[in-house]
This record gives sequence, structure tokens and C-alpha cells, in this order.
Amino acid sequence: MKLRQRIKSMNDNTVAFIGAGNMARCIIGGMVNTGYPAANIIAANPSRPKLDALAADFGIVVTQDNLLAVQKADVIVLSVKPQLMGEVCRQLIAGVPDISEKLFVTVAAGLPVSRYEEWLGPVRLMRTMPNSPSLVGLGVTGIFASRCSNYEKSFVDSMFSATGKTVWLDQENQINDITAVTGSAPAYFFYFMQAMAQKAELLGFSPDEAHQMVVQTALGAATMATQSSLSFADLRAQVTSKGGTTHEAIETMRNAGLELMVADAMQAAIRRAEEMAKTL
Ligand SMILES: NC(=O)C1=CN([C@@H]2O[C@H](COP(=O)(O)OP(=O)(O)OC[C@H]3O[C@@H](n4cnc5c(N)ncnc54)[C@H](O)[C@@H]3O)[C@@H](O)[C@H]2O)C=CC1
Ligand SMILES: O=C(O)[C@@H]1CCC=N1
Repeated sequence: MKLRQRIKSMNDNTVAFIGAGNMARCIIGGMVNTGYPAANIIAANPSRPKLDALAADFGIVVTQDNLLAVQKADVIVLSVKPQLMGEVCRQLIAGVPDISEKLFVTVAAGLPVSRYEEWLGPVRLMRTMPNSPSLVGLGVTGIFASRCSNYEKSFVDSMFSATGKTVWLDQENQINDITAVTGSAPAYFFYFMQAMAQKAELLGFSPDEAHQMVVQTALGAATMATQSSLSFADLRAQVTSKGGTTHEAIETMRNAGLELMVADAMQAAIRRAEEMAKTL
């Protein structure tokens, strides 16, 4: 119970990332850029290239040995794909005698606390659901805590606040909901932008022009939404002149069932997270 017994200053905790892929990189980048000591961050991954890039970019400690990373750490961030999580947890429980003293944080979709408890025993665990804009400090991370102290919760809150906003969840199943609302959602926006750029190219704009115009418009719209007190519907109404072009575009989307399609897509993401909870 190291984190609870020995109240360290937040930045003194050693944090090990098991799996040094996209999401680990986002969180590590946020932590280092907001002043977390790089010497207190370890990343473990089977292959070298991502480790070398993390060491070069952020000056953190890297290793190909998961057990070594975990032995040195107070906080373990499990950042492998859900399908590999069981294998990784079994390796840790077999190789690290004081595993129950560590605080676990997982970023994996789907897998419930009960599954980690089957693999690791009754550990202190936070399930989190970050999203990829964490890389640029504009992420949203949902967090659900099991068996954790207030100190541990504030530590993890500060870790993820370095990458954007945090949302604390009271019920574990809300993690699946937030996966649909924010975790997977950057891809929805990229898909919409892709579709717009494709049409812009069909209209004769170069790929570069199409890309720039779509990105700038998305950035402008998102920035307006952050700076305005108006609802999305009211912001949309401001663009939509009576009898004008936007009205025609929006009605075409509405008649094609856009709102139902988005709701169905989000429900499909939740359903998949629930399936993963049962099958992985
Ligand atoms: N990509 C995203 O936008 C989001 C991903 N997540 C979650 O983050 C987790 C990781 O996803 P990504 O970073 O996108 O995947 P990724 O594939 O980029 O990273 C996973 C890393 O784990 C490494 N790895 C594989 N086997 C390992 C082992 N036995 N020990 C240590 N490392 C091992 C891989 O080499 C890879 O570098 C997943 O569980 C996913 O559900 C959560 C929210 C958003
Ligand atoms: O697609 C996935 O399963 C993960 C979780 C949210 C974003 N990526």
C-alpha cells in the first residue's frame, strides 16, 4: 500500500506505462510538457522503435522488460490493447511479488474492474477512457475508481488533467458511455471531415486545398462553440439563412437520417464495449 502509506509529493511517484503506443505517448507527452519529472516515467514495450522515440522526445526511461518497469513503479498504467491485457496481467502477477502495493490505471476499452480482479486480485484500480486529442492537450478522460484513496484519485486526476479535461464517473458502466461520447469520437469527426474533403476534391479543389479548408472550418466551428454560450442548435441557426444554401444542406442531412445514424453509431460503440467485457 505504498501510495497510501507513504504520502509522497505527487511528482515523486514513479509511473510505468505497460504498452508504449499511441495512447501512452499522448499521456506521457502531456505529463512531461506540464512539468512531471521525466526521470519518474518509465515506458515498457516489446519493440525498440517506439521506446527510442519516447526517450528522444521526452527524456523518459524506457525498457523492453515489463517486469523491470513495474518493479520500479508506484503507479502502473496498463496501455496495451484489450485483447493483450490478460496476458500482460498474468505476466505481472507471476513476476512482481509486491503487486498489491501498486496503483493500477487502465486505459483499455471494455474490460471491467471484475476482469482485472480475476487476473490481479483485489488491486486498487482506476478505469480511464482518454481520447486522442490528449496529444495536443485537448483531450477528455473519463475516470472510474475502484478501491482508491483520495490521494490516489487526485494523483490520477492531475495526470490526465495534463492532457485536457477529466470527467469523474460514479458508475462503472458510464465508462462505456463515455467511450462512445468522447473516446471513439475523434474518429467520427475525422470521418465527417474526410467525407467533406472528398467532395471538395470532386468539385476541383486540390487535396491540399480541400484538407486546409475543411480543417480550418472545423477548427473555427469548434472554437466558436467553446467561446459562445449558444447551444449547438442556435449556432447552427446563425449560419442557416431562410431559403438559403445551408438550409438545403442541413435538410438533406436530416432527411438522410443523420441524427438517428449518429445515435445508432454511438450505441454500437457501447454495445461493442459491452461485448468486449464479456468475451475478453
Ligand atoms: N487510440 C485511442 O484513441 C484510444 C485507445 N484507448 C485504449 O488504449 C489502449 C492502447 O491503444 P493504442 O495506444 O491506440 O494502441 P497501440 O497499438 O498504439 O499501443 C499498444 C502498445 O502495446 C505494445 N504491446 C503489445 N504487447 C505488449 C506487451 N505484452 N507488453 C507491453 N507492451 C505491449 C504494442 O507494441 C504497442 O506499442 C487500448 O486498450 C485502447 O482501448 C483508449 C482511448 C482512446
Ligand atoms: O477503438 C477503440 O476500441 C479504442 C477505444 C476508444 C478509442 N479507441
